[in-house]
Amino acid sequence: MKYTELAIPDVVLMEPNVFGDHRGFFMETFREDEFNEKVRSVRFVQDNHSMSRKGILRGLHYQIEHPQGKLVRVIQGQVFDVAVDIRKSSPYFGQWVGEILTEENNRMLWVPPGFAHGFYVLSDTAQFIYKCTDYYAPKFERSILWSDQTIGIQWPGIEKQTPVLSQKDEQGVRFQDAEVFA
Ligand SMILES: Cc1cn([C@H]2C[C@H](O)[C@@H](COP(=O)(O)OP(=O)(O)O[C@H]3O[C@@H](C)C(=O)[C@@H](O)[C@H]3O)O2)c(=O)[nH]c1=O
Repeated sequence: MKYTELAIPDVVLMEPNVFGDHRGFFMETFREDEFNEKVRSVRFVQDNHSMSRKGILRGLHYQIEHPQGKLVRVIQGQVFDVAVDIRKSSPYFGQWVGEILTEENNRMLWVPPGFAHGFYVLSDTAQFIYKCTDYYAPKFERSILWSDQTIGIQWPGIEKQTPVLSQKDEQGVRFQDAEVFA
């Protein structure tokens, strides 16, 4: 596994070694020992799987209490995945990083606790799976508007098409009004 810090160094791009043979392929997708050494010590307690159609945008989500670190990847299709640093004490507060994750590039993104997270589906459908360091806590769930001007995420492909959102995400708040981490 190759671990690369992104422009916000706490966000880590992970690229597995893929062993292909006549049967197909094999890859390790998570190792606690390596992750602890190269990224940080974590305990994942929940795994999630979602499927979304083209043009769907999920995000930007976080839990203001019980914040979740997320190790995300795409097992079918293609998405643009984004992490926004919403830790007030961080030199990267309000900044974002984004990566295209696909079933072909096998890339994974480590989105630490303290970040808002979202993704936009570029393929006909996309199946997205992720491990979380804390449990789902709907009471503390918050959503920041994907299109917030202050954050200024450049979502590829979105100029041509307005994204489809959940009702909750349509009511996402602006960054300046969002509850953030200390
Ligand atoms: C996230 C989640 C949802 N649900 C339920 C609640 C609801 O009825 C249904 C769909 O929930 P949502 O609309 O919140 O799903 P979704 O918009 O996919 O939410 C997810 O978005 C991405 C971007 C993230 O980063 C995740 O942490 C999570 O917030 O699934 C759970 O039971 N457990 C969970 O952990």
